[in-house]
Amino acid sequence: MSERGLLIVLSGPSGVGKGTVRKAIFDSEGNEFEYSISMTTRQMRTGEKEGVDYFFRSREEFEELIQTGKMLEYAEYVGNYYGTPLDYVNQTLDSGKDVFLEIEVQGAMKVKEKVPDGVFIFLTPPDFDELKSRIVNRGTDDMAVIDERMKVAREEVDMMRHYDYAVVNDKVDLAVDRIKKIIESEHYRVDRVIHRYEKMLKEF
Ligand SMILES: Nc1nc2c(ncn2[C@@H]2O[C@H](COP(=O)(O)OP(=O)(O)O)[C@@H](O)[C@H]2O)c(=O)[nH]1
Ligand SMILES: Nc1ncnc2c1ncn2[C@@H]1O[C@H](COP(=O)(O)OP(=O)(O)O)[C@@H](O)[C@H]1O
Repeated sequence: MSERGLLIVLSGPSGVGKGTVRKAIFDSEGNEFEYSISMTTRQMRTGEKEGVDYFFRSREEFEELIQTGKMLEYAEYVGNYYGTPLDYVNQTLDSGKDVFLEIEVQGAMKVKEKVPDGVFIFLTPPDFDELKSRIVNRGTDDMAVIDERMKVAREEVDMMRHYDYAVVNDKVDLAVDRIKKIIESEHYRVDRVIHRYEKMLKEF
């Protein structure tokens, strides 16, 4: 039987660079993990594609999936639902591959309850001024939404204590390297590999 894959969760405040860092990770060489595409009820932005950036759905469709237990987690964030479809995650982990989620902190905490042996990585901004200027520069939100996102961000940074790792996103390529090193070393943790040796140890 092949070993179950690792569930890797990248989270952190909106605007810290989760999407940017995740894309850079998947564009870089030597990744052995699969990205789980999220589902959302928010509007598609210019340049985004259905089934690539997100699965874009109506509120009714999303709520139906919640009620039928088809989401690993979901969160309502600045007026829209965002969630992780369960089947893809389970099937991919069962096939022995690692799955990478990029989600906000409420959802990450729900995943932690359900999958406590996941790898929880918190992406931090160098400071709050830099976080605000990243959200403003991105130019996708009006000022009211930006203020709302900053308020949420303060509470979100406080959630860092519940994670296994904190990675500062000062430079994208540095953050990418740090995250890839974390994922690699997680595979060598004794609690993850011990079962392979248990039989051998018993027979020795
Ligand atoms: N809980 C949860 N959050 C998600 C999921 N997909 C994306 N998000 C998060 O939802 C927040 C808003 O996403 P989005 O509107 O795309 O904005 P952006 O990531 O700031 O560009 C971000 O913090 C995303 O990381 C998901 O499947 N579940
Ligand atoms: N290390 C970085 N240095 C400077 N700007 C960054 C960095 N990482 C991301 N950004 C910029 O910050 C903005 C928010 O990034 P994004 O990936 O959308 O964040 P999130 O997915 O966490 O909401 C984008 O304009 C992005 O280009």
